[in-house]
Amino acid sequence: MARRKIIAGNWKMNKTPSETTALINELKPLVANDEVDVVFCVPAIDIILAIEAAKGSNIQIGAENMYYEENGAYTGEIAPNMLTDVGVKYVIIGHSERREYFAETDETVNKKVLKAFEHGITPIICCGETLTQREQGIAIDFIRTQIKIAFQNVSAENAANAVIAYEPIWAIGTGKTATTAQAEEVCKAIRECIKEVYGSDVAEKIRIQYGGSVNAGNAAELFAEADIDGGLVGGASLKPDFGKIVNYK
Ligand SMILES: O=C[C@H](O)COP(=O)(O)O
Repeated sequence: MARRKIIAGNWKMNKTPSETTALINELKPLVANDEVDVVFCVPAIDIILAIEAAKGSNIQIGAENMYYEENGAYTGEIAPNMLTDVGVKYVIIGHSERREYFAETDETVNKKVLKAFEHGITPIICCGETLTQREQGIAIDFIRTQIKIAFQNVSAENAANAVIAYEPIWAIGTGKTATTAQAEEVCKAIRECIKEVYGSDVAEKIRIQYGGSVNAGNAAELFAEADIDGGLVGGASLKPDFGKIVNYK
């Protein structure tokens, strides 16, 4: 079954609101491609301007994080209905930088995933191993645990619509991309894990991205793999190169 590719940019903590409008206007014509889903996940303060700037284009706007409560005394957090209210369709959950610097755990990732689905937001659920875990040969076991906890109590119907981003931590922002074979091996194992939990129908539908130093030079080879349904792109999503990644064929 052919799955539609999803290519998302993760701006991380880059670009002010005024830079946002300029960057989207610059990238808009370059990322025009109706054959793939194109998502820009931007800092919370940039979201409203990004949605405005992306109007009339194929770009969909996502958030980089979201809290798992509806509202209340959670200083500094963003509630799901704040995102849906302005038209956000996707949210990155459990990026390794949030796990490392902001104490996110598999359990909070699961709560956020459930909450995102409750509000009709598609979660882009991140997983991935450290270099030590890879060297010790436990990468796939570790990722299977991340996935199983992230999907606890998620219905099959919702799971089929989720996006998983496999991002080996050692490949993020390092210029050191996983080889195509390494990326495919893990993405295939993730699909197998989803199949064990939900069956083949969901496993065939769910989209699995690769992330970690994706650039205009390696995107085509990575995205040609059977189990890689696109990418979650950091650094290169802030440059015209993102247009080449989206139009990788
Ligand atoms: O979310 C994106 C990833 O962390 C990859 O970042 P990168 O493309 O700068 O390596």
